[in-house]
Amino acid sequence: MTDSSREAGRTAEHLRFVRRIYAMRSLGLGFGFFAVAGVLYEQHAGWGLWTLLFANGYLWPTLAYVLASRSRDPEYAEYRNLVIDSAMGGMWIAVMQFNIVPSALLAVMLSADKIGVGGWRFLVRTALAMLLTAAAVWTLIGFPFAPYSSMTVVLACLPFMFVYPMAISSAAYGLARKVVRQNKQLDQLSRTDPLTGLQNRLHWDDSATAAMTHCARSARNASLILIDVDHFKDINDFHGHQIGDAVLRRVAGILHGVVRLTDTASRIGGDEFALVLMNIEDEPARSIAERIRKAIEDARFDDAPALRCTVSIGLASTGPRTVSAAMWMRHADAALYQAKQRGRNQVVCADG
Ligand SMILES: Nc1nc2c(ncn2[C@@H]2O[C@H](COP(=O)(O)OP(=O)(O)OP(=O)(O)O)[C@@H](O)[C@H]2O)c(=O)[nH]1
Repeated sequence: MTDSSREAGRTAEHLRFVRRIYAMRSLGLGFGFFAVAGVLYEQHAGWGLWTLLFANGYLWPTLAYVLASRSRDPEYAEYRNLVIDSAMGGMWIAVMQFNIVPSALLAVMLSADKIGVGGWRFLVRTALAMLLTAAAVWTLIGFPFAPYSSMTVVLACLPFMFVYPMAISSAAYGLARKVVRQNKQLDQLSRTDPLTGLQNRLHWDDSATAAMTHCARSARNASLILIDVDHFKDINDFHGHQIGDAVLRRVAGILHGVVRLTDTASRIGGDEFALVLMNIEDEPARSIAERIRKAIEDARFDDAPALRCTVSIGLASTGPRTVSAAMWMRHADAALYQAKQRGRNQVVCADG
């Protein structure tokens, strides 16, 4: 991945963050408006405060979105906006003269969403902004204190009290699901060879051990087929690496074609592949190996019409002599070595 595509990916991720916060802010401030409005109504507040409240509830979310999404660093700008949210919350708490229900509601909601976005450290920063603004505004308006909440105020708080926590929980649930999905994808990627799409060496041992365990439990046989491309270095040297890669992909495609759901095909080295065939006896396994050998011998390549490639194959079945996956592998490896020694392009079975 180039630096510029990495940068573009990061920016897209940051813009998604900005959009997510925009939705949450619109909802939170939209409903939070009513919680503060209940108190302003009882205070017979002037048009200045009402205008400010309206602007904070319904204009600020869009302004914050535009500022963050147009910024050079949308993520940083959005964190700054979140600090402004808390500062404005502090201002309303002081203006409401610490009316207990809406003030506590505002403080709790503005803290919960900050933890969700930036953790405890970010909460401390935003809580400080809230406290300082509350203190400054309270000083400015002469320290009025009226904590009693009437029924009207409580009722005005209800929509915010119900809707916003639901929205925070639903956003957290969505993120948790995304993390699970991404972990699955990462796990899948870490198991996959990018060139061929087959399982890679890393998880090959797990597959072989699982197959051995299954055979021991079910008293059935499995076959391990090791496939090595003959003179692959010469193919690379003569036709180039791209053709070499095409050969590896073709071998992988042929292996894909023979495996059943319970079998596994892996690329375990540069030009070396392994196939575990489950619940199969020697003869059918040998004929599958022979089919693979023949299919590769018959393969033709548009970009290198003269190219003929062959593979050597070693095959070993599980049986009383095979007590571990490592031993199974050694038997198949010895058979593969024999196939190479006897002139390549052939299948050799390990002695049962
Ligand atoms: N094109 C390509 N070549 C690779 C890749 N991985 C490993 N190789 C090459 O595969 C070659 C393997 O060569 P060797 O191990 O000498 O095997 P060989 O030439 O097939 O010899 P024999 O197995 O004895 O027939 C090396 O030249 C590696 O550079 C890959 O992903 N793509």
